[in-house]
Amino acid sequence: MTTIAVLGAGKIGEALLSGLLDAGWGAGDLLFTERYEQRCRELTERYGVRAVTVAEAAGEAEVLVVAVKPQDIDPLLTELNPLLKPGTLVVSLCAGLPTALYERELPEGTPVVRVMPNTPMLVGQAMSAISAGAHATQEHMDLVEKLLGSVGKVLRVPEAQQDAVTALSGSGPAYFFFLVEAMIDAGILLGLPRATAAQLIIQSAVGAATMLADSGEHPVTLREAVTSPAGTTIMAIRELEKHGVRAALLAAIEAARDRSAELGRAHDA
Ligand SMILES: NC(=O)C1=CN([C@@H]2O[C@H](COP(=O)(O)OP(=O)(O)OC[C@H]3O[C@@H](n4cnc5c(N)ncnc54)[C@H](O)[C@@H]3O)[C@@H](O)[C@H]2O)C=CC1
Ligand SMILES: O=C(O)[C@@H]1CCC=N1
Repeated sequence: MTTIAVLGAGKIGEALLSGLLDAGWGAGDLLFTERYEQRCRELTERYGVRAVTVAEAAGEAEVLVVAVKPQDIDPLLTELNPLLKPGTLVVSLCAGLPTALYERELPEGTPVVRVMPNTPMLVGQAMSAISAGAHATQEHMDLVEKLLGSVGKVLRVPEAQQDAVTALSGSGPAYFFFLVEAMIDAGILLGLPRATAAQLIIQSAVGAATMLADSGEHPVTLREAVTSPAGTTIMAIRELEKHGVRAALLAAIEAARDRSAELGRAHDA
């Protein structure tokens, strides 16, 4: 079995470890590094995976998954450079960071795959987009597809699309959580108990998501089926349009794309 080390086991690193364990990967094949002792203990107790130093990770793992904040990448790559064994695959989960950055800061010929996952990885429902760096082969891409495929769906995209992907599916779960939060608040406004409002909205979200995933129908068709002539839904839709919700989403996702590109440019040579 391939040994995988997650470098930086915060929210997304933990989601990957947890998702891989649920998918049947052995705890003995998974390693992680973390800055804080307390976080190391917590994750080892929770998952039975071993906390190691960056040197140990580089020495033992065939795949290093980088999951630190983009702002923390420079010292990590400086530390990693002299430790990396030839042929070790580096997989970046970091928003905005191009494969070219890793190729510049790590030894010549290092294979790098850039991935944009999302947190539903925790429940085996990630959407991950993967792109090959200059030295990543078909075999490297197949390995990363298998790794991420065990915790959700995987799409191969040209690296030039990764900032847009980051804005759509990387951040996407947050937009849905935000909408659900606002809709639960609407239930409170209408006088429902919070628990009742939450149950109504969360199950509606699960049902709507399942229909989107399983029916093969366009979202417009599904929405039209809920929208009766002179009924309740069209009154709500009119308000959503009046308040510019569609335009707000377009602008929001464009801003997220721009931020992803900016995070990458911060590391230009
Ligand atoms: N949270 C999300 O939904 C997603 C995050 N990402 C990307 O994943 C990366 C991590 O994001 P989060 O997990 O949200 O952040 P986080 O702050 O929860 O996790 C980062 C972890 O890295 C650790 N760390 C930093 N430098 C380190 C070092 N040199 N050695 C060992 N550990 C180190 C920190 O202590 C922290 O626990 C980011 O680059 C982000 O763009 C990608 C997709 C989705
Ligand atoms: O907000 C962020 O920067 C990260 C990247 C995608 C989702 N969360």
